[in-house]
Amino acid sequence: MTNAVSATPAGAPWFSYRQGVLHAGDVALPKLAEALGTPLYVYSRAALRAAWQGYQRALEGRNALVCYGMKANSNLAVLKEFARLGAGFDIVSGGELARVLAVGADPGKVVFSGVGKQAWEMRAALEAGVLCFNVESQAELRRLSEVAVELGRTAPVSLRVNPDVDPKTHPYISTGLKENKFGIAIADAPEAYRLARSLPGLAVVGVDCHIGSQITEISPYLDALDKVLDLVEHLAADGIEIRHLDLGGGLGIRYSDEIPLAPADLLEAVHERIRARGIDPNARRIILEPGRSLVGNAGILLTRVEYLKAAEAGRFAIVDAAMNDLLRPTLYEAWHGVLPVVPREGEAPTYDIVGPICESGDWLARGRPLSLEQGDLLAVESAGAYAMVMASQYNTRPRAAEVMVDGERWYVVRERETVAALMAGESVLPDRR
Ligand SMILES: Cc1ncc(COP(=O)(O)O)c(C=O)c1O
Ligand SMILES: N[C@@H](CCCC[NH3+])C(=O)O
Repeated sequence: MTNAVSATPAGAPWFSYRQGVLHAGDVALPKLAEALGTPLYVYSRAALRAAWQGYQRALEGRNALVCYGMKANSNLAVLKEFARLGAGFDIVSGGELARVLAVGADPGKVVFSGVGKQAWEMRAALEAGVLCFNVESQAELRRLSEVAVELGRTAPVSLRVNPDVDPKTHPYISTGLKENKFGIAIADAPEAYRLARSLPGLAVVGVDCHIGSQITEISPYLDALDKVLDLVEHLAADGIEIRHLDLGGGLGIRYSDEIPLAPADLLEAVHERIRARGIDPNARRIILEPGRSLVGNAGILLTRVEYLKAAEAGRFAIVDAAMNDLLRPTLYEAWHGVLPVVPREGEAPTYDIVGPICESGDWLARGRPLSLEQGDLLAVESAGAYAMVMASQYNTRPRAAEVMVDGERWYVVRERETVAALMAGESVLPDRR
């Protein structure tokens, strides 16, 4: 096989070949590797802004809010960029709340999701004044009410309902099937809403629904929406008014040959479906919580080949990034493109790209035709979402640095971790006498 580098990078045009060298914006990736070392996460500011504009266009003329699902990438520089652009945020922990507050984002545009909120997290979010708590159980409703009463506040709530819809994505990233831990079964929702109405610390404001991630078809959203709209009618008959619909289920991105849906097409289809019931689609605000589609193809993971090794079963390229840096292949058998930063001519045998960690599951890509030599740089694509945020320090490997490119400039947005920092909180017992 010969080296097939003609493929357009998943992050094009923000990542592109110029004179045979892969660039992020106007910066040649070898320059970044030399200055900052590898493994290195490289993000493109222009790509973040372009992805945001896709949503911005979809919002025009509609009563809608985009709350960035910041679990996908919570680097402060990424959050600040979206905050500047006017985004709201979808948070799932007190830690994520601290991050959005640290970048000066408007807490009035923050929705708090998650199945296991603790009392301290509820307190912090109430004090900050978040837009809504997406509550996932009756027990959580009771706890939230108590915490709110203690603080002398009222918590705005939506119930996250589980519509039991197949999002047609990887089973590990489905969230709206009845066997998933998320949400309240839609059949049980009216009772939970009646409980919410009766509790002194709560004010019902919306309905929330989330069906999964990396979705490439509109029909699962519409199936879920139908169930949500039936519920809204049922609640209205019960005297419970719903002011917003939080319609989750993250749009997919292109990892290999997927064809992503445009945010405008999704919102148009949603509006159409609401209109078909004779309801003004702008009467209730629609909230979206995209994560991956805002950041996934705005980043790559830059890594260097440490060794090439031919074994009986095949060839390995052992690189300096590993499953601790990018877990998705190990966890989901996820496919990420791998591009040579400076492609070579000639034979391109098939390699498994693996890391140095002591696990057979430590691989980043399998069976890739590449023409490689020791010391070459590779770019693992689509590494802007669920990548650095899922990194660990397994094998006492300090986590990678992150850099954001803006045109011809670049900014380190997270220093490389040090081994000393990894040991900093640890201590040993006194000698035994
Ligand atoms: C409640 C909730 N909101 C938002 C997201 C972000 O989803 P995605 O990255 O698929 O856009 C997720 C993840 O699936 C989620 O569970
Ligand atoms: N972490 C997952 C997605 C989970 C989305 C959050 N509910 C991924 O890498 O695809």
